[in-house]
Amino acid sequence: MDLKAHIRAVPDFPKPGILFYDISTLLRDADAWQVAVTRMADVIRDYKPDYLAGMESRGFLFAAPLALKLGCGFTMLRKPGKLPGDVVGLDYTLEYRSDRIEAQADAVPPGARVVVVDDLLATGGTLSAGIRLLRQLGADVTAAVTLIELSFLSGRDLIDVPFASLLQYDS
Ligand SMILES: O=P(O)(O)OC[C@H]1O[C@H](OP(=O)(O)OP(=O)(O)O)[C@H](O)[C@@H]1O
Ligand SMILES: Nc1ncnc2[nH]cnc12
Repeated sequence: MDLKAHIRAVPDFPKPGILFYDISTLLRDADAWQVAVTRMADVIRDYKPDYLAGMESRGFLFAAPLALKLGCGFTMLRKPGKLPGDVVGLDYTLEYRSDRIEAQADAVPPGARVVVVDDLLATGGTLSAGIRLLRQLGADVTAAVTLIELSFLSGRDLIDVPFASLLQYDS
C-alpha cells in the first residue's frame, strides 16, 4: 500500500509558508492506519522495547496501538500541566518558539528499554527533547521512530539514537 497517498498536504497551515502533512486522512482509513502501525512495529520490534513513549498528541495515535501490538507498556510525554503526581519536565527551543514536555517521575523504571514514537519529525526538537527527558528518568532510549520525516529540515541530526521513519518528504 502507498501510505503517502493517504496523507494530505495542506499549504499555509498553521501559518503562511508551512506545508502541513495531515495524517487525519490516513487515520480515517482503517486499512491504511493498520498498515502504518504494522510497518512501524516491524521496525521497532528489533529494538526489543520494554516501553514505548508517545509524544503528545499525534504521537499517541501511533504509540498506543504499537504498544498493544508489541506487548509492551506505553507512557505519555505530555504538554505542561497535564500529568498528575510528581512530574519531571524539560524546556526546549524549536525553530521559532520554545516549549516544554513533561513525564511522570515514575513513568518508566531506571534501565528500561524505551523507544520514542511520534507521527512526524520536522526540526527534531520535540523528539530530541523526549529522548533527553527519558534519560533524566534513567531510561535506556534504544531508538526513535516516526511515520513521517521532513528530510529537508535535517531533524535527524539532532537524534542521537538509531532513528527510522517510514515516509520521507523532500519539501
Ligand atoms: O520536529 P519538530 O520540529 O519538533 O516538530 C514535530 C512535532 O510537531 C508536531 O506536534 P505539535 O507540536 O504540532 O503538536 P500536536 O501533536 O499536538 O499536533 C508533531 O506531531 C511532532 O510532535
Ligand atoms: N509541516 C508539518 N506538518 C505536520 N506536522 C508538523 N509538525 C511540524 N511541522 C509539521
